[in-house]
Amino acid sequence: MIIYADENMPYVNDFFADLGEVRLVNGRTLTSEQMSDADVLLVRSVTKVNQHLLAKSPKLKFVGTATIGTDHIDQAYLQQRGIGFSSAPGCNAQSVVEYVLSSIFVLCEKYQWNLQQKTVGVVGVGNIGKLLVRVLQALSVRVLCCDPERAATEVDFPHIPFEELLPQLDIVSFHVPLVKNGPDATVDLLNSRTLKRLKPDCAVINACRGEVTNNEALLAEAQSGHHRPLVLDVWANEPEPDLRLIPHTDIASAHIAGHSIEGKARGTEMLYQALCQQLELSPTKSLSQVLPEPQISELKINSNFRLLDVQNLARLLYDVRRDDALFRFYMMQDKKTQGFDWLRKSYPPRREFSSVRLTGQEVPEFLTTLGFNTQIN
Ligand SMILES: NC(=O)C1=CN([C@@H]2O[C@H](COP(=O)(O)OP(=O)(O)OC[C@H]3O[C@@H](n4cnc5c(N)ncnc54)[C@H](O)[C@@H]3O)[C@@H](O)[C@H]2O)C=CC1
Ligand SMILES: O=C(O)C(=O)[C@H](O)COP(=O)(O)O
Repeated sequence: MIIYADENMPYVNDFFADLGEVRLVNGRTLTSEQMSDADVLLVRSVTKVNQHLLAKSPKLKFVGTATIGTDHIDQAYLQQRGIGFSSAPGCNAQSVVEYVLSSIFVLCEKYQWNLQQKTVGVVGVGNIGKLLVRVLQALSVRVLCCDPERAATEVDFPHIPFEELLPQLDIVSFHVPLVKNGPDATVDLLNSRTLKRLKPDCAVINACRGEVTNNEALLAEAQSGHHRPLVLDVWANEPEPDLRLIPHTDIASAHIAGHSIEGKARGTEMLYQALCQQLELSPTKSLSQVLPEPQISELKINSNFRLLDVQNLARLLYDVRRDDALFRFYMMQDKKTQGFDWLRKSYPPRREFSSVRLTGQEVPEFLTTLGFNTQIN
């Protein structure tokens, strides 16, 4: 079996080498000619999987994307060809939540906000949004939700329609899939009109897909002299974002919110499990066999630990300013050699909160909700 896999898919050999010959490829530039003998194709979000790419691969029987988002996959075409498909729902949800949380902490420090007095709007309350709501509520933050699809099926879901929600917020964070058509389309959800419904100093965070927050509208607002706190991990026209927007952002990064070691490894593992299922094989590999020992694995929490100390603890594991600094430095230089895709490919290791065990006689419950491993002793 010939398995073509994106070269940026960690642990792909550990998981797949026993199932076939693994060939690593650049997912951005992959062509139909390159993969004509493929039985399996494993991609990330940068590969457009459609008739054009797959037309010359008659043997192909499985496509997997080690991502949550599936907007780059023509699933109807796969179905028509009888090609099995799997994505990796939720694989990097915790990683995205840690990115958003770190960004919110940076904004609070920069603008001297008291987070507990702010209202955060979460737009799209699926795997990521749900986790973010839980984490923010554990930190005693007021959260309002917008998710029309959930509202349509869950009677108790506390949905606030998007346009009604916007004026009530101090921070809005987007966690919707990229949907181009239909009544709940998400392209340009935040546009020049809806942007005006936000309070002038309401922060905008986008760590879902660049097209959800219209980049031209954000730029036009900023160029008109209005500074709005802005966190962008995703951009229109990746990997060539509009560089004019960067100076107007508080945090800018190269679509890496989900790039924790655990998040990426979980994606690979989920595809391995899905392919094993299609091949009717029992999986023999698991995440715990491949994850490296974290640099910090245990910390003691004392009884005087308070909610306000969470920021310092979280920063020990991940500070988004690291990624912002890398992005600003390299995107503003010769982007032909060290641009967007290089930043993603050479992403420095980052561990999730779960990699650290917090011990103590009384470890506050909110630390478990945040995702830390806790142990009372
Ligand atoms: N920056 C990054 O590195 C990453 C970005 N993502 C992006 O985040 C998106 C969300 O991820 P998950 O929460 O795991 O997806 P999910 O599918 O679990 O949840 C998405 C939620 O959005 C809701 N939704 C759909 N249309 C909506 C609309 N018009 N308004 C409000 N809500 C709407 C859905 O009902 C669903 O509950 C992914 O589709 C992906 O594009 C995901 C992982 C990493
Ligand atoms: O899971 C998703 O959806 C994402 O956007 C990924 O976290 C980031 O995409 P790739 O690293 O797979 O390009």
